[in-house]
Amino acid sequence: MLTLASILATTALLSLAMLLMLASLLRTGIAGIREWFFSNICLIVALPLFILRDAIPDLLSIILANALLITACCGYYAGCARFLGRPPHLHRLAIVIAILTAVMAIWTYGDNNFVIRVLAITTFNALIFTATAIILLRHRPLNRHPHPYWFAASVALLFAICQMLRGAYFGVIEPPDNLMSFDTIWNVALLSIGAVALPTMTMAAVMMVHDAMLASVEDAANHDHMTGAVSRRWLETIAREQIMRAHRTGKSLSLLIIDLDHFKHINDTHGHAVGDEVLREFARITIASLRDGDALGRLGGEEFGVLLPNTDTEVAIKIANRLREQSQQHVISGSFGACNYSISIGVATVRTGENFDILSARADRALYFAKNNGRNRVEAERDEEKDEGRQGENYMNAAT
Ligand SMILES: Nc1nc2c(ncn2[C@@H]2O[C@H](COP(=O)(O)OP(=O)(O)OP(=O)(O)O)[C@@H](O)[C@H]2O)c(=O)[nH]1
Repeated sequence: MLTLASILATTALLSLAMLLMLASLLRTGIAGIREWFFSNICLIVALPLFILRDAIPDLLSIILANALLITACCGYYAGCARFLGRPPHLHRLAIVIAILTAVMAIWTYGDNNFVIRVLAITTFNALIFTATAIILLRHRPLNRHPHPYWFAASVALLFAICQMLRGAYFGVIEPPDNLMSFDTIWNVALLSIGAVALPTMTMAAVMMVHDAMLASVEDAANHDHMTGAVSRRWLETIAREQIMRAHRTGKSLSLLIIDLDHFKHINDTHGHAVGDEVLREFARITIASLRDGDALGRLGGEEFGVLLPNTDTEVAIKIANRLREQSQQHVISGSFGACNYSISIGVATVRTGENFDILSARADRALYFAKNNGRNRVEAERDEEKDEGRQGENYMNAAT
């Protein structure tokens, strides 16, 4: 027969397994794991104390066991808050733990009232798990898979409801003499759900951590770590999606290919580290001046690409000239002295049925002309002129 003690013992083993899983994730340094780890330790220590209710003093089996249970729930909340970049309110939680522990002591040693103790614990659990569900739903990262967050929030809400029902149940029945042998169907059911709540929520936490790790790996793969621009591979992926959308909707899409002028000279004069700084600074001011939805990618070395959705050639040329002027006026200074630079830009706007390779080849050709025509300028290929023999004339000087 399923006794209450065996339910709690199984939960303790389950929590131990979860603790080991969290231990393996501690070195990732992801915020929240330490708090979840601590929460599981508290639960693992609390459960045997509940089981040994008749064999050990009340101080351990009631006061300490409940204090640890409350701390475990607070620890789980604090872990979620930290994971989501929210304040964990540790001081307030510590005050709540102290007050509830005092309530346990008063209604054990003063007036030994089991119902008040149960009501205090179940009310607190219902509140902290509702707060956990709310923080998970309100602050989950919107650019990531929602499933782990919904799962954790649903379990938290289910647990909160069970705690309310448990409180109501003990409020209406005749209080039992011994809780551990009180194996009515309601008590067993509510206690079982309550018991598996924290291990299940820890499982959801592990799912959230895996999601965060995946997001950080994807982020590293999709960005150039030196400049913060997106990687060439990711820019191409975005470009292919945007080209398909442009073909579908009939909206325009322009591509700028930007190359820093005489960059070798900057490296040779000031050193490679200053060259790196120039690339970083160029990327920083360029990203800052683009709209949401535009993308700057590093194509390699000192060459960058900018994708401009919903932008025709005329506007793209204006944007390119704005970027060119801003770079020309940009002075980078440091212990090496001061250094300035200029950029050349090739502009191309997607044509009907055209793919990314052709679009970028056209922007590249325009860049080639910008370089050949003196650098620090913008060149764009005119749509209607594609005659190979007149290629040199096919570019309009857009350096205005
Ligand atoms: N500091 C630094 N230099 C780089 C990086 N990637 C490429 N380079 C250097 O950029 C220089 C590019 O030189 P070139 O291809 O001759 O081009 P350029 O000197 O800019 O001349 P134009 O493009 O014709 O104006 C090379 O010396 C590369 O070593 C980088 O990440 N950091």
